[in-house]
Amino acid sequence: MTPAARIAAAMELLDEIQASPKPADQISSLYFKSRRYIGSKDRRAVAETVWRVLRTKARIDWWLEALDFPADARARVLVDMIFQGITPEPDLFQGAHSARPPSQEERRLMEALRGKSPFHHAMPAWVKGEFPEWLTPRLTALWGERLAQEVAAMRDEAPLDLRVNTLKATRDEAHIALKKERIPSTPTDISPIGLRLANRVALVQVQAWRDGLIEVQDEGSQLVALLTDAQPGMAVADYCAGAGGKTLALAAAMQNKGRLVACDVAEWRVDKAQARLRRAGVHNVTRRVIDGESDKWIKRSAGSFDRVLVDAPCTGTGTWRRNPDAKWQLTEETVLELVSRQQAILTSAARLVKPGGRMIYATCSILPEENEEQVEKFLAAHPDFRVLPVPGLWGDLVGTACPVPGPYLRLSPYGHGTDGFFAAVLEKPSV
Ligand SMILES: C[S@@+](CC[C@H](N)C(=O)[O-])C[C@H]1O[C@@H](n2cnc3c(N)ncnc32)[C@H](O)[C@@H]1O
Repeated sequence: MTPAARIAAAMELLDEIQASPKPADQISSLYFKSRRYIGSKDRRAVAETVWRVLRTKARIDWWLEALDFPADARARVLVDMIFQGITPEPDLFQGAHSARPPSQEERRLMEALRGKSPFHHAMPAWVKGEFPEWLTPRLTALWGERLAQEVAAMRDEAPLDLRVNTLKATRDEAHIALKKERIPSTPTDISPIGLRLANRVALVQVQAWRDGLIEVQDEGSQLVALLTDAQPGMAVADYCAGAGGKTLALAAAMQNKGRLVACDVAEWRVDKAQARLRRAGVHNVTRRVIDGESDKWIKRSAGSFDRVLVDAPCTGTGTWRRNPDAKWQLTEETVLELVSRQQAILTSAARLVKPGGRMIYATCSILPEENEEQVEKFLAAHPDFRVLPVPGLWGDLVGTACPVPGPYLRLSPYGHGTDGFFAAVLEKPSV
């Protein structure tokens, strides 16, 4: 592809992303799948532009509004070019598959921005921090003086974290296996089973991944799995298992011994777990599609699990580094709807816990109403459960220095270099 064709493709893909309610990564992978002629280097270059525009959209739109220019995909890419120091020479808009050359108006826009910093002192915090304006009161209450640093860390691209599958390798062995494939990695600071890659790689081409030695999993998500304390021989339910990200980690902690049930309401997600479980050499997992809170199996299985992990559906506000488009689609109504769904799920999952067992409630959200407030509401309605403060469990379950004061696990990109995660460990004491 010529640079001109890459610019045109970035504009086109961004247009498609903005016109669809689906996540940007889904639209992007469909876009490239239906254009197999686009080689991997070009794909990377186009995606880089598109993701950078999504990450800096509030800033770009602020400038467009300030200069009285309509904000669309094309204008956003043009502004991004200027901020990247690319001069829109005529040959960038010529030749096969190129975008049409800038109009006079567009040239004026680009001239007005040339040499300017993308940040302006008059930009409000939500524009500088790239988060939805309506979340300002909540995030200010949550982070106070740290707001600017916290949101800045959520703007950056996330690293690629791997969890070592301890059924097949130690962390050192996985590190060496990757090194042999010329893939440098470093041990994660907080999780004892994580490796962080310096550069992104296509894992399908990596032998260590094909052999099941490693899986993609953010360090924060690894820590949630470790806090679940799934042990060999236990009965463990992964209540919102999805495609099995945490199920795999639980099975490894159980050394393949005991009973691990991976539930979810979405059959297509549970189906996706199958190949991952096989690759990882996991064979103590039963996958179960449940029919929501009224599912009969849940009723029948009441009181029979030592550990129940509830990795609840949530706003995903802790994963904005990976899904920068998601924040612009989030609405207040969605938050309210999720909060009520989470409470129903917690109440339902709690039935599965044995006396003496534990329920671990987790989200990849930073919002207190999905986290601490949910736990408090649950405890008020279920006096038979109590909180086990995370710092008291950490030494035995994780073994590194505990990164939080407790009682809950609350992680953020700025504070811990992980995605934003929350977890609470709730015990149902034996009577
Ligand atoms: C955060 S995701 C789970 C991610 C998964 N645990 C992992 O680590 O890869 C939340 C999951 O909850 C599921 N879910 C939504 N409503 C549910 C319900 N009422 N009962 C059980 N699972 C539900 C969704 O289908 C989704 O897979």
